Amino acid sequence: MKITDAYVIVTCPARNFVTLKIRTDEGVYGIGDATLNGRELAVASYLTDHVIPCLIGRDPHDIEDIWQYLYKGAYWRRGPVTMSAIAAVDTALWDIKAKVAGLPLYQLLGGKSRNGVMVYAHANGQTVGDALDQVQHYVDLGYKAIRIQAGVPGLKGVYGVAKGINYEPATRGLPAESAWSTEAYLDFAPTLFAAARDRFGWDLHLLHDVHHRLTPIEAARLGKSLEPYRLFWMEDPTPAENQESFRLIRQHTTTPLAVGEVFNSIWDAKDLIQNQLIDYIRTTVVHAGGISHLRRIANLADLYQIRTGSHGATDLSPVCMGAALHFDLWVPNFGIQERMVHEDVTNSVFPHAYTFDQGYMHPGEAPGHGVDIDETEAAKYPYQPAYLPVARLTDGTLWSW
Ligand SMILES: O=C(O)C(=O)C[C@H](O)[C@H](O)CO
Ligand SMILES: [Mg+2]
Repeated sequence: MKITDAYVIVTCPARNFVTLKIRTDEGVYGIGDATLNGRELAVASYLTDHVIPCLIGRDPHDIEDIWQYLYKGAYWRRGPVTMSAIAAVDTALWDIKAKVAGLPLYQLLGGKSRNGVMVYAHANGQTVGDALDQVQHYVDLGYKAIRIQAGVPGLKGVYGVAKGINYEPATRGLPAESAWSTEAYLDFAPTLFAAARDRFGWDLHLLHDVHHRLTPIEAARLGKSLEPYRLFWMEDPTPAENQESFRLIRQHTTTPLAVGEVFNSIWDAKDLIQNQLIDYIRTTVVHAGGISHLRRIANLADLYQIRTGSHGATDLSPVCMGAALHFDLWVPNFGIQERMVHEDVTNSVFPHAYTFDQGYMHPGEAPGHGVDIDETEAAKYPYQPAYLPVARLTDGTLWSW
């Protein structure tokens, strides 16, 4: 079997997505997500100009060799652009292999380890009351786990709080600016979760994303102050370039820690995992080198009883979600999967086999990863430049968004 051609499809049904399609001489094709929010065209070019020429004529079954060729062969290793491009190739090749076998992808990974994949929803609101009303909405839909974000009194445009119904951080035009005050946030956050436990009791997993904004000692304080509300996790409490900094947080709190949505390789997570400084690893199929590399990260994490909790915001396309659900159904040390529901127009471009029922998702039984792209529909939605916001402290200092 040979790869005959491959191309990149950039489309904007509600938001931008980059998809790689690989075709073979036997008529079977595979697709992979290559979306990197706010930097989409860099990955599209990396694939079109540098990767695709190296794929033509290769046997698509040689997934591992092609992965190593693209990783070691570039000489320039790692980084979100490189690893998203490799991920797209890897996902498309697993799709092809599973289609040829006539099996859903999870069967090739080793079969199912559970009946369904627990997912968490996003509840948010400008006020505590609005946020908790959204929690109720997701409880009514059957979700067992819900992330809560709310506006901080006195701050405009806080991360995770939607202007409309669904939260979408990327905006058209140049990056939007939001304000941040750690002092206001640290005083406010525990009151949000006290109110949530008060209203919903204890039979619900609650999650929260700090989105890289605290110093380690501030994160330690937040973790301690959230302990009474028994969070499933506190996510990205501090930027994780310095993996060692999590030791300080860990020394002070038993609130479980989740990190890794911006990581792109096992090396970003190695110290955090081996020193047991986190509880959940959030690396994804699309940004961390595809299924082949995610499997390595999960296997390392398993040695230390660290579980997976993959990123699943709307900027990860349905193709990533489909692949992730196959991975989640198999991976022995599964924890949870994030789910932000895509718009109907997005789903019309990406028909898929995955389903949701009472808080659990299933990848479906279609051969491959079960997600396709309708290229005629995709062509109706041309690329729209958009950026993620930046954050500044109230005195104007640029901060981590
Ligand atoms: O879903 C999350 O946990 C996020 O932090 C979402 C990110 O801000 C988003 O995916 C960035 O593109
Ligand atoms: Mg996050």
